[in-house]
Amino acid sequence: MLQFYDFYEKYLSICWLISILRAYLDCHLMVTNPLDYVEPLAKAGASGFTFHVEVAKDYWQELVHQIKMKGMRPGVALKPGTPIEEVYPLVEGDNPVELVLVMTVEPGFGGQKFMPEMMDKVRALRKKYPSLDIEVDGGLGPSTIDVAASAGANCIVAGSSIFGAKEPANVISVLRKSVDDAQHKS
Ligand SMILES: O=C(CO)[C@H](O)[C@H](O)COP(=O)(O)O
Repeated sequence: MLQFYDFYEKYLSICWLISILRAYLDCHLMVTNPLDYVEPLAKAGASGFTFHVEVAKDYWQELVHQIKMKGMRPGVALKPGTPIEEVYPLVEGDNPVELVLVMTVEPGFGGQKFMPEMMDKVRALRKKYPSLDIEVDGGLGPSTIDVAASAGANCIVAGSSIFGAKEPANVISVLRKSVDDAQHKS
């Protein structure tokens, strides 16, 4: 019982924090059964729900529908080995996703090396969908941001480069400026 109250108290604190901060909570689920997480993520206050195309090929329409019904923004992610063409139907369908996340490392853990060859996917997406939100995740920091931003990525996931920095705010500014500059040029 004590454990339940402990958990419930933490859950309430997180909900309270989210409502005060009004932060955009971008949730990327590297799971095989994303349908099971729509309800819990919505209850926890997620703003965006990104699932993997590799696991949802047969039921992505239903998944996107449920995500939207719960008031979240649907996004689709793809692993480095997955061809970019696999996400096109999800962007072009009747009930499309609103973001594509191009993984620039194998999903699993932080601190991996950025894969520049994934930028071909980003360029192809940006050319085809000029106003789509294109996210990149893995190995992003001051030394890799320019190549990602100039390829067309406008949403950046960065872990090690920010949390490992002496001045995290400065790193965030560098990343943001690179994306802003690239967006203004295009
Ligand atoms: O979770 C990840 C991979 O599954 C991400 O790549 C990670 O969160 C970002 O970390 P880093 O900036 O250290 O690459």
